[in-house]
Amino acid sequence: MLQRSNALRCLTRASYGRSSKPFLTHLHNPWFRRSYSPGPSDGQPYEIAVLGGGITGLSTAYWLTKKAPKANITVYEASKRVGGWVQSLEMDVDGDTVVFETGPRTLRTGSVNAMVTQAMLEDLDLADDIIFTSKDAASSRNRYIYYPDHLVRIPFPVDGLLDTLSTVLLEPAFEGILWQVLKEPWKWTRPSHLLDESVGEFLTRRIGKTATNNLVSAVFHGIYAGDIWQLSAKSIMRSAWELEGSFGSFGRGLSECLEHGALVDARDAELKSVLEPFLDGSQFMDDFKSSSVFAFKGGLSRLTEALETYLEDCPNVTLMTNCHVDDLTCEGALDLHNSGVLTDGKVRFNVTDMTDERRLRAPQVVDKDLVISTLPSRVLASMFAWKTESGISPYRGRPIPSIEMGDWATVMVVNFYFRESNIVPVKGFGYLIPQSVPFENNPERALGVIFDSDAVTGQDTGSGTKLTVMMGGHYWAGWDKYPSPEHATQMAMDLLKRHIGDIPEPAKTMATLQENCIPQYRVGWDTATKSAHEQLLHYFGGRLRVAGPSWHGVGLHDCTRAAYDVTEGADGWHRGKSEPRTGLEMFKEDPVFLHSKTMQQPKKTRFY
Ligand SMILES: C=Cc1c2[nH]c(c1C)Cc1[nH]c(c(CCC(=O)O)c1C)Cc1[nH]c(c(C)c1CCC(=O)O)Cc1[nH]c(c(C)c1C=C)C2
Repeated sequence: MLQRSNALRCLTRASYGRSSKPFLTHLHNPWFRRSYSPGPSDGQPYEIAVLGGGITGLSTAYWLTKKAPKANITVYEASKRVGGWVQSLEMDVDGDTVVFETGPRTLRTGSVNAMVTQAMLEDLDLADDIIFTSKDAASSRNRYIYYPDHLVRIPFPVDGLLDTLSTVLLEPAFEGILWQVLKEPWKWTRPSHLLDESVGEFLTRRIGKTATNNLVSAVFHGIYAGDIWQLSAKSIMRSAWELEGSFGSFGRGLSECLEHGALVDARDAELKSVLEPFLDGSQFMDDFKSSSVFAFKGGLSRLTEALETYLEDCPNVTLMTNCHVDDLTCEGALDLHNSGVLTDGKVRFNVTDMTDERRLRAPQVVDKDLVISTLPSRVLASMFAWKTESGISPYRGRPIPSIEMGDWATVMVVNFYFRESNIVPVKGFGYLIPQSVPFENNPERALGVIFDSDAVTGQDTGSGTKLTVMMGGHYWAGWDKYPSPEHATQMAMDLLKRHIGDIPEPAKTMATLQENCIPQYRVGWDTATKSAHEQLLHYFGGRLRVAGPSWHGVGLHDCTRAAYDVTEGADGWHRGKSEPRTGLEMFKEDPVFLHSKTMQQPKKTRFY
């Protein structure tokens, strides 16, 4: 096991200055072999810029060191620190250390995207810093919703039939759900002209209003802080959308899947087959298999700090913080579009060093062979400039309108630490609050409460209770002023007292406004992404690629996966030989789904 794990480490380490071993030619896997091939054939240094130093930007630079080891890589980050929304703060409470997370905190195991993160963790030697939460732990089995005025435990698959039935039949939250689920296979299927609809509409058609309003809206608060009546079913619930599309109903689809295997995205299946052989020997594979989520001893920042240290150690990587990037242009790419010839054009932009705000330096003009933007789409859109005969055009954002993509949810995160242990009468992950809860039970417009000290054990030295209240999201859309940290803390305390009961005075609190932190993939989002792909290709000819939550999913694993994907073929030797990329090519066509057992596409059994 140890030998395999060391092999993996050598495998994934860049040959560029980091690894004590030369690149390994005995590797069976074509991907890893490719990553260690020599650099650009013309011998020119290949200059790559990564815009943004959040988790996607750092991971992109990380994967570039593996896949384009001879390139010079510069990461430009506008703020003083890298890490983006990932920020863990160690607080001192009466001599104890308590970790407050202001963004994501636990990561799910089990997906293909999680395997990408797992490969990075292994390579970064983070095994000792990981805290696994077993699938049997209370926080894995107990998830609650608050409806309409009390906590309701969501039935767990291994609960007894009697327990599940009594909850489903007696709780107002589940009223009528059983009947709706039973008749789902006979409900009308969507007509072929319906190209997308909201999650709310889609699921109301299939499983009825109660489940949609009381359960699904709560889950979507926990992921998107969003409104199910606006989020896109086709983009967010891809396999459910496909189940209905192929089989006419979930019920009929599931019975087909029992026989032929669950539906898996063909791209995921391919990546899984690449990563699995290596991760099987990973030192913490067993822990990954037996746990539902994992976290880090010092918080999730441990991961971004490790990435930062790794990148700082790579001689071909430069991390630049406090840097403002603007006026992105590319001329050569237009020739590509018009004549079909890939020219040697570069992407040009201005970089302003903002370190000393009183003495702003003149912007520096930078030319790069490839730029990978991991910035939010709206930020990228504001950076475009266009060249005219008289110089740079003033109309920023206009040349590529579809890049703006839509709106983002703002979340107020309020962390609490109480000296007393077990102040919540139940144990579990926490609770989510559905959209259907009456205003008087949730005037603060909270989205959910996390029982951090149950969800992750062993992170703090104290034995008190740690909770996080999240408020806002779609409820606060369009607000131009938000509650102050003091006001937000008071609102969160009021909410906890109303929902949980007797709550002591907290020993430590912290309120952080995460403005525009979660993109909202609204109905029609897939069409917008397709046109963003086409426009990026048209104006930048493959020299500007994009990755990150604006396009590739809002979870941390989605970000590491996007980083992995966007760095494919980034080593510069495909110049003029392969298809130029944008990072959005996977959205050109609808995804292909395969049955996991047969690896065949489902036979469409529906009829209109
Ligand atoms: C700033 C807060 C965030 C909210 N959602 C996300 C963030 C970063 C993104 C997100 N949250 C979850 C997922 C799905 C699964 C995953 O990739 O981990 C995503 C993409 C689920 C989730 N939601 C909360 C937690 C602690 C988790 C992860 C662990 C788990 O599923 O067991 C809590 C939570 N997140 C948000 C709210 C409003 C909320 C409420 C309690 C918004």
